[in-house]
Order: sequence, then C-alpha cells, then structure tokens
Amino acid sequence: LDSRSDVRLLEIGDGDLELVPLDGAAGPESIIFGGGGEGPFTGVSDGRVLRWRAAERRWEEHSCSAPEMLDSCRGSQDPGREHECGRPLGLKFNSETGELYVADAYHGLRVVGPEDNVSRPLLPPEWQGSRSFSFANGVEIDYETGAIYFTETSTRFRRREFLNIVISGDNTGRLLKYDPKSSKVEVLVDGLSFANGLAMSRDGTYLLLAETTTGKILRYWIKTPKASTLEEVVQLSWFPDNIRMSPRGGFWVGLHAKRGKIAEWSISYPWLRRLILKLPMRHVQRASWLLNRLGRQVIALRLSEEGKTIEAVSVHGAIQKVFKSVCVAIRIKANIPNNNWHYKIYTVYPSMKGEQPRRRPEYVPNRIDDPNYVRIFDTTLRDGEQSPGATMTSAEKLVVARQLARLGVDIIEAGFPASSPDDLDAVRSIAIEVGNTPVGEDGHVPVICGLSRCNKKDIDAAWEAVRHARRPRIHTFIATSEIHMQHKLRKTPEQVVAIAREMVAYARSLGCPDVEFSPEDAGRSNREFLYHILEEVIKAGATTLNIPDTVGYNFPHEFGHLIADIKANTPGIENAIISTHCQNDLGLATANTLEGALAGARQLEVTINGIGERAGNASLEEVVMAIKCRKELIDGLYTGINSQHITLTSKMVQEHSGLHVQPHKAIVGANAFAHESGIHQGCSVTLQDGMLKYKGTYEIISPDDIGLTRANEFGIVLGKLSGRHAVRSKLVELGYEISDKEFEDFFKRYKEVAEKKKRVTDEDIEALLSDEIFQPKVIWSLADVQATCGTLGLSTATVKLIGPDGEEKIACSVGTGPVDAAYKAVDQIIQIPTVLREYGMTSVTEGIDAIATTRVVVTGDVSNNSKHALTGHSFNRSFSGSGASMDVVVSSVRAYLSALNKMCSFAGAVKASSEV
Ligand SMILES: CC(=O)SCCNC(=O)CCNC(=O)[C@H](O)C(C)(C)COP(=O)(O)OP(=O)(O)OC[C@H]1O[C@@H](n2cnc3c(N)ncnc32)[C@H](O)[C@@H]1OP(=O)(O)O
Ligand SMILES: CC(C)C(=O)C(=O)O
Repeated sequence: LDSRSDVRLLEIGDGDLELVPLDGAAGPESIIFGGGGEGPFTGVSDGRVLRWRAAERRWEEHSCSAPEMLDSCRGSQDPGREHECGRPLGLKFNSETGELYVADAYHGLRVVGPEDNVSRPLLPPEWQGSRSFSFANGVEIDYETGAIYFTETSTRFRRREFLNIVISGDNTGRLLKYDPKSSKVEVLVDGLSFANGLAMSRDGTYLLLAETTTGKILRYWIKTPKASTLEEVVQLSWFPDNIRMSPRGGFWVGLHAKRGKIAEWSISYPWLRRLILKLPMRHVQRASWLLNRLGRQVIALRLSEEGKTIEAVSVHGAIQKVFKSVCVAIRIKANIPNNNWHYKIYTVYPSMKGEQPRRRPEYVPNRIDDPNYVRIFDTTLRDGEQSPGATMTSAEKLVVARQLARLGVDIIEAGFPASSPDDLDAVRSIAIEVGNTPVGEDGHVPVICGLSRCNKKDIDAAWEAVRHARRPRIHTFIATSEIHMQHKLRKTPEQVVAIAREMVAYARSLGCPDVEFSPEDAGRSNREFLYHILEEVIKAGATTLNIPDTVGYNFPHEFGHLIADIKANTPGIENAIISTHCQNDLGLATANTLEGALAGARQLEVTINGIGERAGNASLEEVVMAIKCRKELIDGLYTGINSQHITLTSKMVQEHSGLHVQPHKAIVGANAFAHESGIHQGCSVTLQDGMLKYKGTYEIISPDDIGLTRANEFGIVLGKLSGRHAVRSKLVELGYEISDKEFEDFFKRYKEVAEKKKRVTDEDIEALLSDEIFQPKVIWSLADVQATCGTLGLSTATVKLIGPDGEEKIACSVGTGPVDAAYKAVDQIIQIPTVLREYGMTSVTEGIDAIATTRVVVTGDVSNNSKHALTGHSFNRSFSGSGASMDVVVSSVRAYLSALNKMCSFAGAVKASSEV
C-alpha cells in the first residue's frame, strides 16, 4: 500500500464472514442492489441473473439472456457453454426506469424491463446480430444524457480465454458508448489491455475504468476541457476488476490477485513473456505462488479520486482459500443497532471444473451420464492394422491392447475376427485378458469390440472372439451410399435396411448387450436414408451409431452438420450414442472428428499415430490433446485418456506396426517439441494465485502431459553389469509384460548388446524386444550370415537358415550390395516369390555402437491375395517385418525373415517352401 500510515486496514479473519451459497451455479460477477436497496443481484455462470431474497434467505431467478436454453443451462458451471447460455458480467440498474442493463460477455449489451424476466438486445442489429461479442464486460449509465457506456475486454479472446488475454498481452479491449437517441455506437477508446470495470463519477464528468492486465485505473473524461482524453489515475500492484463509487468519497476496486513480479515483468518485457511461456509450468506456478503467499491477501481497496489508497480490506487465516478472486467490494450501511458501517464483500468463485480430476462415468452401452464425457474408441488394432504392411502378430496385438487399456481408451476395437483364424485368436486373447483386467486408479476395464460385416458368419466370429470380455461389443457395418450400394453390394436401399435391421437384431440375439452399427460411407450417403436406416437399427437394438466418413471426403463444417442433422432428425437417437469415424484422405480427419464432437458425437473413433486404411484415421493423440488443450473451444468436453501414456503408446505402435511417424507429426513426432514456438509449453502460466484455478483449462501441450520425460524420470541406467531384476523392472516400466521364457531369451540378447555398448537405452530395449519377442511364428530362423563387400568386386553373402523341420539350409549369392546379396541368398532357400516393397533402416541410438533397426515391407504372389470387404476386390497383401542388430546386414536379414515368416503363415506356404 502506498502510504501505510494513512491507510485504514480492515482485516477479515475466520468467523467474520458468512458465505451464502449460490443456487447451483458459480462465478457471481458484478454485484448490485436495486434502487430501493433490494437484492443484491448478481450474474452467474449459467447465464442467469439472480436476486437475493433476504427475508426468505434464498436466491430467485431474476432474468436470463437465452430463455430457450434456460432449462438445459440452469446450474451449468461449464465455460464451454457460456456462448449459448450467456454470461452476464456488468450489471447496472437505471434508478429512474427500474430497467436493468446487462453486459453479457457473449450476447452483448442488453436490458431487462422492470416486469420482465428475459433481457433483450439493446444495440443496433449491425452490432448485435451478425457481430457477436466475445467479451462485453462493464456497464455504466450517464443519467444526464441517457448514454450507456460499456467495455469490451478483448475483441480477440472470449471470456473463457481470459488468461490468454493477460499472458499474450492482448490489447484489443475497448470503451464504447451507446446513445439510445441516435441508436449509434461509438468507440471511445481502443487499444486497452483487458478493459474491465467501469464507474461514472458522481458529478458525471468522467468515467473510471479498470485495465486489468496493466493493473491500472484509468480516467476517461466526458466533460471539462479534457473531454475525450484518457489519463492514468493509479497503477496498482494487483489485477483490478470491478469499480464502484463510494458514498464516502473515492471509489472501491475489487482485486483479483496480486500482480506478482513474474506477471509484472512478463507483461512489461515481451522477451520475458516468451521465456515464461517456455518454462515448465510447475516452475512458474511455484514461483508465482510463493510470491503471492508473502503477506496477507488484499481483496479490495478504496481509493481517493486521485488514486490514493484510503482503505484496504484483507483476509487472513483459513478463509483466504475461499477468496479465489474478488470482483467487487461494496460498502453498505446495514441495519444494525449501533449504526456501524458493515462491510459486505462478495467473492467470485471461478469455475474449478476444468481443474478437478473428472471421473469416467459408469459404462452403460447406450447412455453416458455426463453430457460432457466423450468416449474414445481406439481402432488401431483393426483399422490401423489395415494400413499396408502394418499387420501385427497376435503377441504384438496383445501388448498394444494392454497399453491401450493403460492409456485409458474406453473401447478397443481389437480386430476383424472373420478375416482370419489368427485375428479371431488375437481378439479372443485380448478379450480374455485385457477385457477382464482392471487398470489405473479407477479400475477401468475397456470394452472389447470386434468388427463384422452385416452377415451371420462375421457376426458369429466377432461374438466368439469378444464374448469373453467383461464388456463385449459387436460392431457391424454395411454401406449406405448410393455408389457403394449399387456397385459393391449390388443391393437396393430397402434390402440394405432390411439386412442392417436383421443383423443388428441377430447380434443382440446372441446375447451381446452392446452393438455398434456403422452406415459405411455415411459421409456420401443420402441424409433421409441415413435417418431411416439409423432409426431402424436403433429399434433393432443398436447402442452406438457410428458415422464414418469412409473415404475422407467431408469438410469439417460439412461433417459437423451431418452429425448435427442426424442428432436432430433420427427418431430414437436419444437412446443411442453417436460416434465419428473419420478417414484422413484430405488431411481433415482430426478436424472432422472435433467438429463431430462439437455437433454432439460422444464417441470418437481414432487410431494411435493416425494409422489406418490409405491415408489413415483421425489420430488419437491429436484429437485427445486438442480436446484437453482447447477445452474452452470444445464445449468443455473431456475424455478418460491418461495423456501421459501417449508417447509410450505411440512408440509401441510404431515399433509393432512398422509404421514410423514423420518427425513433424503433431504431438508424437520427434520434432513436435523442438519447435521455436514452444508449443510444448503450457499456457497455464500461473500469473497469480487467483488465476491459478484455471490451470487445467488453459494448458497447452507440455512434454510432461504426454509422458515425454518418462525415460529420464525412471533413473534406472542399464549397462552390461545390470542384472535380471533391473532389466525386468525396466521392461515393466516401459509397459511390457513378458513370460519368464521370453524374458530369458530377451536377457541373452540384452547381454550380448550390453557387452558391446556402454549404456543400453529405452529405445535399445524396445528395438530388441520387438526383434526377440514380438516376431511372428518362427518358420525360418537365421543361423548365420557372412557378407563381403567393397569396391573391388561384387558383394557376396552366405546365409544359413534353420527351416520349419529344424533342418539347416545354406545358400550363397552375389548382389549389388551386401544386403541385396543376403536377401537373394534367403530367396534361394525359401523360394517364395517375393517383392521387396520398402526397406528402411534407422539407428535407434546414437554413436558407432548404435543398434540399427531395419523395417521392410514385402508382398508375395497371387496366392497371398485377400479380398477387401469394402470393395470386394482382390488385393495383394503386404507384410512388414523388423529386425534389430548392431550389424546392419544382420539387422536387415532379420527384418526380411520376419516379414517372410508373416507371409508364410498367412499363405500357409510352409509346406511348399520346406521342400527346398
Ligand atoms: C471401410 C472398412 O474399413 S471395411 C473393413 C475392411 N477390412 C477388411 O477388409 C479386413 C480384411 N478383409 C478380409 O480378410 C476379407 O475381406 C474378409 C475375410 C473379411 C472377407 O473375405 P471373403 O469372404 O473371401 O470375401 P467376400 O467375397 O465375402 O467379400 C466381399 C463380399 O462382402 C460383401 N460385403 C462387403 N461389405 C459388406 C458388409 N458390410 N456387409 C455385408 N456384406 C458386405 C461384398 O459385397 C462382397 O459380396 P459378394 O461376394 O456377394 O460380391
Ligand atoms: C467399418 C467402418 C467403420 C470403417 O472403417 C469405415 O467406414 O471407414
């Protein structure tokens, strides 16, 4: 405080306050009394203005700005709904007319008549209609002229993004004047940094305005020779909010929180602001918190008109905790015997919803009890596996499924059981193990789902595979677009509806309580037809309706409308969950998925790293982190994903699918956190204690958030002296659980590598594991390979393989290089026509002793052909393989053999090849 001796301090301690709970809502902002002292009145988080009925000690609804939304908004504390429910901030009664003026952050300047309970817009249509407000805030009346003054805090950010305004130094705030006589709006001042509370001087010569980011109280002259000019009254050490003139002279200012040094400096120095944005959030929060803890918490000041502090109200003791921030302090004369002044201080409780850990709602197939919860349906093991070359072995699928459960996905689509006996087995093992094992703190058990076409054979296979899970689901699909029905299915729309209805009912009749139906190619299907088929399958028992943009054709707004239209027009839709499934052919899968969620979808189908058919699917990590990071833009939706498992899951899927992400892949690419703009830095800069509460809501991505620092945090350094315990515990930490036999094989390989390397890193371990454990059924294994190469002649290689019957076979070949020579030698032994489609090698660690990981993709001849359920056309199936070794030729041969083994198992070619 400027001159302590002159300042009267009012200290409020425990027991000095009575807290009056609000009627289900939160965040009371402006507090005013009616002309006759009635009230107070306050605007709250769900868009209502409440009035306190003192005699009855209860709040009653006074008015709202969106009557059509009242029922669904009442009680909402969700910042994501403010734009539809309204968010009344500044309030001002016109004591002459009894009208209440409301500055609604999103609905602009409004007025409520004395007998009304709905506010109406006040500004001319060009201000009120198409141009919606992002953050109208303070309001004041000039009784002499009838003009209404109001502030717009920012023209760039919305109210729920208020912390961004402070951090970014946004200065698009304005002071405006509305003249009801001319119906004109005039911008009096622009370039303000968080224009906030407004108060008119008693003589009507000036307005006081709080500029929150800078901590300044400004004076805007209306009359006197200084008219139309702006001057600084005082620079505060706090963030000022509302202002009220005091009957005893001067004015009161409600204070949000102290502008700690970090905040002040970050606002004054752009370079420091950039630095703070790059600091790990926890450091900023801690430093800021410490600064704020020093001394008492001052919540309101009375200042003279010249800006000198006269009185300060502070809180101490346990009640400090309830003062998240104070928007306004009013001193009123109370009816108490000795005629003392009695302070009423009204506090604001910012919604803490975004910050509290939110529980995953109980799983009920066709209902989600929390309207903001979005289920994440992971189809990495089904659609993801449809990526060319991504075929995984059953063991690999099980490992990935375990990790998906840890990640917290709600539903794992584990495969397409009718596509092969192997896939049925893989889905069944996942259902048995992952589908019955609780994970995480909440003991979550994911739903295990299997895909099927709309025919009994597929549905039977799917049920056989998933029925072992605690929560089984059958997902059945049939195409509904004209082009698919006509050219692929060769069925009429009526036939398609009949099949869909019958097959959904059939799936339910098997005892499956949870049936998902997908109208394939919905993105190009006729709307009325979709409403019809969806209505029919709901009647037949479908619990989830998945809307696929199968060919990745839709634009985001188009897909959003599709979901909204289905939600609005499908009879019975309230008894099912709407889902999205967006392919990425135009690179729009993530955007489309988010639009779908905004339009009402509450299940999102995604894959890890976005892998999938053709250009892939919406990527889980992008969708989940977008929802988490920009909650305020996505209606406060949330998922049950533990994002700290994202990095590990992504690496695991890269390893097992053989599909490595590009360095600039969002969220999980190697460069994703190396960018200059520092997207990995959280935006939850804790400038002040009061603002801290929005941490979760405003965090952008930090490496911690996706578990990127995991490897460093473990602290176990493995080397050649590490024993079984250390190595095993490392595997557990990395998320791998392997049998004792597998561990022994792995440990042998580990020791060989550790002998030659100083330090064995997590990446080395993953490469070795995948090479040793997650290989397909071994038909051919490598015994020896010897290669010579150089500039003096052709490269030669000799390869010794052990065949399915245990017999050793040796072949020798020349080639363009040692790898080519070795591959030709392998071909001579195995004798299956093979085309090498892709070959790639990466060094997973640095230095001369790095482990080289090779990944290859091969295709065979026509005997390996598959039919695609989408088109019915044959396609030449491809198989990927990976191998790891410190010797590049050995690594290459291992990868080639791994792919050939997958191909041999698939084609049942073992017999033919063993006749070599
Ligand atoms: C959009 C998607 O991602 S769809 C999923 C794609 N995934 C896959 O295709 C997985 C790999 N596929 C496979 O292994 C094989 O295609 C199998 C095992 C599923 C099917 O193999 P087959 O039984 O040999 O092929 P089949 O000839 O029956 O497949 C095509 C037939 O299914 C029909 N069909 C395609 N989709 C559906 C459907 N959703 N419901 C009913 N029938 C369908 C086709 O019209 C065609 O019928 P026709 O034989 O009368 O012309
Ligand atoms: C089976 C469905 C959901 C699908 O994968 C698609 O249509 O893309």
